[in-house]
This record gives sequence, structure tokens and C-alpha cells, in this order.
Amino acid sequence: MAVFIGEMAEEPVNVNEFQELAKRALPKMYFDFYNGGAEDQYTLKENMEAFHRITFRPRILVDVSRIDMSTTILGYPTSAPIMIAPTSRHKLAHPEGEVATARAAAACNTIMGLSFSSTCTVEEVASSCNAVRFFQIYVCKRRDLTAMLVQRAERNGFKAMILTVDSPRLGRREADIKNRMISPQLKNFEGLLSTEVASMSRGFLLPHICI
Ligand SMILES: Cc1cc2nc3c(=O)[nH]c(=O)nc-3n(C[C@H](O)[C@H](O)[C@H](O)COP(=O)(O)O)c2cc1C
Repeated sequence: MAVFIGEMAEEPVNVNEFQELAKRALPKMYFDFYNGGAEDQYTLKENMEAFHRITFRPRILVDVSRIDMSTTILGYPTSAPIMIAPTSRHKLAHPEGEVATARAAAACNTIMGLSFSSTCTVEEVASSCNAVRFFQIYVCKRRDLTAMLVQRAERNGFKAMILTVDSPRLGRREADIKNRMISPQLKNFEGLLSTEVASMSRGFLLPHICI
């Protein structure tokens, strides 16, 4: 995949390089939104360190001429035990948003997890690709809204729900707070959120109305 930054095309050779490329390509407030954790970010750092502590035990003297990492998740086939986690607001990074992500999932034969706070609707994502799709929800105070969303996802061919239980309140994300205070782009950012809330279709509920 070629990533174009201004005049320059670069081929990342390591997935971590996407972070640096994103930093150069995105407005600061959007990069901070994707990149930042809550408060002093101890949990974020600890999560990253926890991954660094995981190592693979190499198997030796085995036939590696044909490697097959395919498996199933909840009975649905995937080319590797890796799927797209639900993450919010992809349109901050690309005008096609989650539709483009879902197409990438289809191209890689993996499963697309669509966020409750998606910037594309379930219908847009469903009609744009044939990837197996799971939909992420919170349990809202208004149970009828949660039920409506589940039914809507089901109607659009989503095969499973990803229930997020660790966000009864939004974290205190200090970079976002600062960016809102100092950035002239703040208005657009807030505008995007309120559009989402108003449309009742593009990530229309925010976690603070959930339990
Ligand atoms: C920018 C960003 C947005 C996210 N948005 C959501 C979301 O809308 N819903 C959700 O359930 N999880 C969300 N997550 C959490 C991810 O789905 C995932 O659980 C988390 O990033 C841990 O996986 P990782 O270690 O691969 O990053 C988000 C994570 C990030 C970094």
C-alpha cells in the first residue's frame, strides 16, 4: 500500500510506521483523537507494553512451504485470527470513512467490526462490501434504542454484536480537551459530533447516555 504525503510516496515496511505517517497526514486534533488515551495515558502505555511482552515460540524443522492462518470467529471464516476492531469516526481520516475500511476488510477476507460511533451508516457499509460484518453497541439507558439498533444491524446483514461494556462514561482525554480549547478547527469537530447526534444514523448516540 502506498501512502502519499504531499509529493512523497512511502511504503511502510512495519505497521508501526502508519502512526508516523498519520501524524504527518492528519490535522493535529484528529491525530490526537486517534492516538491519545485518557488522563496520564498510563493504561495506554501499559497496554502497549503488555503486547511487547508477548513473544512467539518458533517451531523449527517443520514444513513452512504452505502457511495457512485462516480460522473462524463465531463460525465465520477469516483469513487470519485478526479482525477489524470497532473504532469511531473514520471520516476524520478519510472522506469515505468506514465504507473504505469495510472494503479493505473484504479485500483481506477478514471481518469488519463497525463502531456504534461510525461516521457511515450501517446501510452504507452493508451496501458497499460483502465482508462479514459485526456491529458494536453499548447498552443505552433507552433500551428501545439499543433494540432498534440491533434490529437495524440484523436487517443489514450484520452477523454478530460486539457489546462494549467498559465505557459507561467517556474517558477524560486531555489532548482532546486542549485541542478544543486552542484549535480554530474546533467548530468543525463539534459540528461533526452534533450532526452525528442529530442524524440518528451516524454514530448517533454517545456513551454518556449509556450504562
Ligand atoms: C481511535 C479509537 C477509537 C475507538 N472507538 C471505539 C468505539 O467506537 N467503540 C468501541 O467499542 N471501541 C472503540 N475503540 C477500542 C478498540 O475497538 C479496541 O478495543 C482497542 O483499541 C484495543 O485494541 P488495540 O489494542 O488493538 O488498540 C477505539 C479505539 C481507538 C484507538
